Amino acid sequence: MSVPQTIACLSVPFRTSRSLVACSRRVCCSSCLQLPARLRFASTGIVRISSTKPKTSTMSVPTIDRDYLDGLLKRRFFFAPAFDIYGGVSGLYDYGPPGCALQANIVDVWRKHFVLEEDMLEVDCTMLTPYEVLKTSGHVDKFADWMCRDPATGEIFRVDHLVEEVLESRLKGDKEARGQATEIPDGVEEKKRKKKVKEIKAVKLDDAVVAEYEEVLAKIDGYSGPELGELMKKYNIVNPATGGPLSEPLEFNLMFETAIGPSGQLKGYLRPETAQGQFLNFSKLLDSNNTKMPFASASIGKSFRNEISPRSGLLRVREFLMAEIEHFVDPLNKSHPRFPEVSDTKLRLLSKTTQQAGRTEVTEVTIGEAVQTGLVDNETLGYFLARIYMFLIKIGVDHNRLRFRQHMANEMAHYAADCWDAELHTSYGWIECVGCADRSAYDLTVHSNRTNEKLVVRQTLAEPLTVEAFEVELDKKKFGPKFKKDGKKIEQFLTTRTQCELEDLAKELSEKLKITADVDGVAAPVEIEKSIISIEKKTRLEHVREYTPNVIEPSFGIGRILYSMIEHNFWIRPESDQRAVLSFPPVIAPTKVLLVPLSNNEAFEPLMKELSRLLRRAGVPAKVDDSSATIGRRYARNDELGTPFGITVDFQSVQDRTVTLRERDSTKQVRGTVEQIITAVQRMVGQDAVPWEEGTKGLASFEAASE
Ligand SMILES: Nc1ncnc2c1ncn2[C@@H]1O[C@H](COP(=O)(O)OP(=O)(O)OP(=O)(O)O)[C@@H](O)[C@H]1O
Repeated sequence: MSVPQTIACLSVPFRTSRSLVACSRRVCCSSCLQLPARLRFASTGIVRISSTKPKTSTMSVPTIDRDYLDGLLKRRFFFAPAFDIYGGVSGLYDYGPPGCALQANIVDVWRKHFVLEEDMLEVDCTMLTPYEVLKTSGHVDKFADWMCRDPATGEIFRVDHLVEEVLESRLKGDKEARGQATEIPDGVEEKKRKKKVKEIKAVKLDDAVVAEYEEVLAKIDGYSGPELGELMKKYNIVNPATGGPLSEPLEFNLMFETAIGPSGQLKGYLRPETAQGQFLNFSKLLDSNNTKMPFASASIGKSFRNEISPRSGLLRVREFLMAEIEHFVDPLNKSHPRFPEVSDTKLRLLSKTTQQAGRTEVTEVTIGEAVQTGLVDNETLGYFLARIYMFLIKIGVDHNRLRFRQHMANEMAHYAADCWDAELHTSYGWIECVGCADRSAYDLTVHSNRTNEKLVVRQTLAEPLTVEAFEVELDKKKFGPKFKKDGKKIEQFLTTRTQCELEDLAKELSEKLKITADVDGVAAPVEIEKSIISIEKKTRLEHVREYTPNVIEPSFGIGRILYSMIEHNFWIRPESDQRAVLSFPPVIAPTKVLLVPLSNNEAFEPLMKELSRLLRRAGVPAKVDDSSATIGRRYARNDELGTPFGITVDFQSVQDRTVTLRERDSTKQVRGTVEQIITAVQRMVGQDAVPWEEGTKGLASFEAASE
């Protein structure tokens, strides 16, 4: 028996007219969902506006001596500018041994947390990507930022960053001036007072202007190029160094272009994200998953973006490691089977409504509540926000310096249903470290339309479905001879119309006895008479439902996460003379154990060798420091590298095979047999280690165990 059903629309109702640009209605009809071959998203592609610059916030955070930290990271070779001895190239960095180990450990945790625990399908796709792929995805036309040039000096600025910097510095000046105005002591000589008042007046802003600037800053991620141009004019934004005028904003595509092969004919790019490889392999992945839905693929690899002004160390670079997940889900059912496991997770959320009101305060709510109230669009998206949170906390991110910021409507790609960035607070301000977007069916649809390869799921229906839809029929005998070489393009145009567009065309056909349309690649408007074409609503019985999955995409920038996490774990021992500590959780620390003999007395050698061997066998990365420096000095050096444990071999060790174990953060020491200590260390450093959030919890549990 056939069961008539209504199927909800793929495009999110009442979002904006941009959600389906080609469609004349604000809400598209059910058939768009059901008949993917007829889906048509206008390929205006990617909307890419955001920044790593500080955003105004009332949060109080520890101030970091960034020069000191930068010096440390360079001195201990976590990372350093690439091609240094040639003067370097901005936005390119090399990682040294501790940086490499840290990155590898973060990636390991990521792989276990997502790929293994979620049973995802990992792929490794090429970085060189042909032009056609990125043209279709929208990157060739739209993966761009806005820049402006100083014609006098040739300097180039990224416009949103410039506007942000200038307004922030004016606000800072205003704040200082207001402070100083109340501070001029009574006894100050009149002339000096007048001078001071004049200086203060020069930078002090009206209350209304302050409010306006704050609103602009809260919305800075959402302005288009022309809007940024307007802001530059309105607020008289010039080259901050010279005061010289700047050009109008120009779009600059961020992809590195190249030619593949010796002929130079095949144009290509270095990929700007790993996602496209995953979309193109969708059908193979679906097969690998025994055609079961939903499922996720994952990929870890380098991406390349020719940033206009790379800066802030690892935060904005031109080559970086990304870890991306594409979770393919039925558009009619975005629930997630494991959502109940995470629904109590509390997240700090900054909603689009708050930002649109020019404010930046966060609300802490459970993800269950956020999904239920519709603040987060659907369960799958909510599930991933919670899992992203758990991952970041596991690798040492500070809960209070992590927020999820929702994209404002004008900031999102037109096809995206909802989008949240996990932002980490650093000395550079709030930094987007993970983007998590519901990209709807955009990518699979455009690639499918371009290649005529179906990137769909076929679901056998328990009950057949009665479907009413407009269908186009052509009288091929007349159509072919009339349109000759343009026939294929016109046919493709007709088969890629949405149901709403077909409805309009059907009306036009019945009223005017012909339809007229502009078809891509055909010079003049195309006219097709009623004798050649019919467009009618037909009813059919479907036994198989065919749909294009929607995609939820969490996208991680490993370098940004790594650097932000370093800041969150950097501190100076108060009692020491500038002794820095990096309190990495053991699971990601580059080296887990420092082995130190009390001195370089030969008597310690056999036990040192044995300890090294036992730790190696236990899979615990360890390093020996048998230099002549004092033990305190050796530990201090390793605190800077974030080594969580130290094992000391002394004269008692030689006699009774007991050693001391020192914990980095508390500097507490306990003594135990070699076997006890190795077992305890092993338990505290692995992926399944005792959670580290409580600082010395691992050590405390060791103490308890060894009593
Ligand atoms: N130039 C870059 N340097 C380092 N990491 C980057 C860079 N661009 C993007 N990323 C990382 O890749 C992730 C996903 O990329 P996405 O395209 O969402 O970033 P984006 O919105 O373009 O970032 P932004 O607006 O800050 O340039 C980001 O969350 C970030 O961690």
